[in-house]
Amino acid sequence: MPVSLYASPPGVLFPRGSPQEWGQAARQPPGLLPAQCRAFSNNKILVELDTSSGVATMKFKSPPVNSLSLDFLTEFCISLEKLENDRACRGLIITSAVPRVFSSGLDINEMCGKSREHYAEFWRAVQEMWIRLYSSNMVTVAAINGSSPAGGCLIALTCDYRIMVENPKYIIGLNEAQLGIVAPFWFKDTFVKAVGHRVAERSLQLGLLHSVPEAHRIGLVDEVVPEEKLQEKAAAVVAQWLALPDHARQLTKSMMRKAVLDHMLAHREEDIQNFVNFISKDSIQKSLSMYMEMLKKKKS
Ligand SMILES: CC/C=C\C/C=C\C/C=C\CCC/C=C/C(=O)SCCNC(=O)CCNC(=O)[C@H](O)C(C)(C)COP(=O)(O)OP(=O)(O)OC[C@H]1O[C@@H](n2cnc3c(N)ncnc32)[C@H](O)[C@@H]1OP(=O)(O)O
Repeated sequence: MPVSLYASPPGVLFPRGSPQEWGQAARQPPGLLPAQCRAFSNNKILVELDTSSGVATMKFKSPPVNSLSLDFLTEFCISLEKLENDRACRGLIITSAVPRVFSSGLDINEMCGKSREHYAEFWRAVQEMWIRLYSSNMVTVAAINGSSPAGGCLIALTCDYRIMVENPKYIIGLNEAQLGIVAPFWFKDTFVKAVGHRVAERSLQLGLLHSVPEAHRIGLVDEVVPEEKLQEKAAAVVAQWLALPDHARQLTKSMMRKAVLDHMLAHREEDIQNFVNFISKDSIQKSLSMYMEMLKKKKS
């Protein structure tokens, strides 16, 4: 019986829609899904669960860059809840169906020119995503098949294990400072837990985006593989972690993560107010607009 200290986190986000029900393989046209597979999808995310292994693969499919909009975060949380409540699911691989990008992080449009109420709703959804993933009873592996700045990096950091594709064009890191914004304390805590205080301090202050070999060297990613080996490697890692008794692994995970999680939960409302006050400032709005301009200019 799985044990969770955080199975129902307080202040759960109430979804504004729900994904399709699980698609039973038997109802699929022949050849589409193997018999032991179930699937569901929404506009942003596709989930396939292999019931024989107990491992689900979640693919982000929100082009062009899988940015974390309010709608995306809502669908993400609903999908996570569905998997968490499914006894057949014990492991989760998170990856991208969009070429070259895992996730570009929080959708900057959600943080520009909106009302204070919108900022509060958006930030609660960001918190909710992190709480669900960080406290998950499932074994979670990020199969990072593209660039993963800021909030994208946070998703990966929140998993139990990170495998990244070797590609000289891919980057990963918490680059918030480069945008003139600040990674909040729970982004920082999650990062520090992975790479240690000194590396995190330098990387966060400079808003560094690391190449794949560098990310591996500092411990931001656990393993680097060629693209064609990614899924096989992720499946092998999940199988290795699932070989242990669930209760022992889950309680150990809870114990290792409890302090960071408790800190965040204790300061959740204050963190929302901080975000709203910070992001509403004219100077911050200007920084974000300039950054968006820069992104668009880079293309032309
Ligand atoms: C004491 C503390 C006090 C206060 C703290 C309180 C609170 C904290 C406050 C704030 C915390 C906020 C935390 C924020 C976290 C974030 O995640 S911010 C987002 C950061 N993300 C980025 O910087 C990534 C930007 N994007 C890229 O670098 C690239 O797009 C890419 C490398 C991901 C992919 O490159 P390409 O494939 O070349 O794609 P393009 O660059 O051409 O992009 C295509 C298209 O997508 C748009 N876009 C890209 N990223 C985003 C995004 N994150 N949000 C919205 N839109 C994005 C880009 O503009 C292009 O659009 P078009 O030109 O096609 O319209």
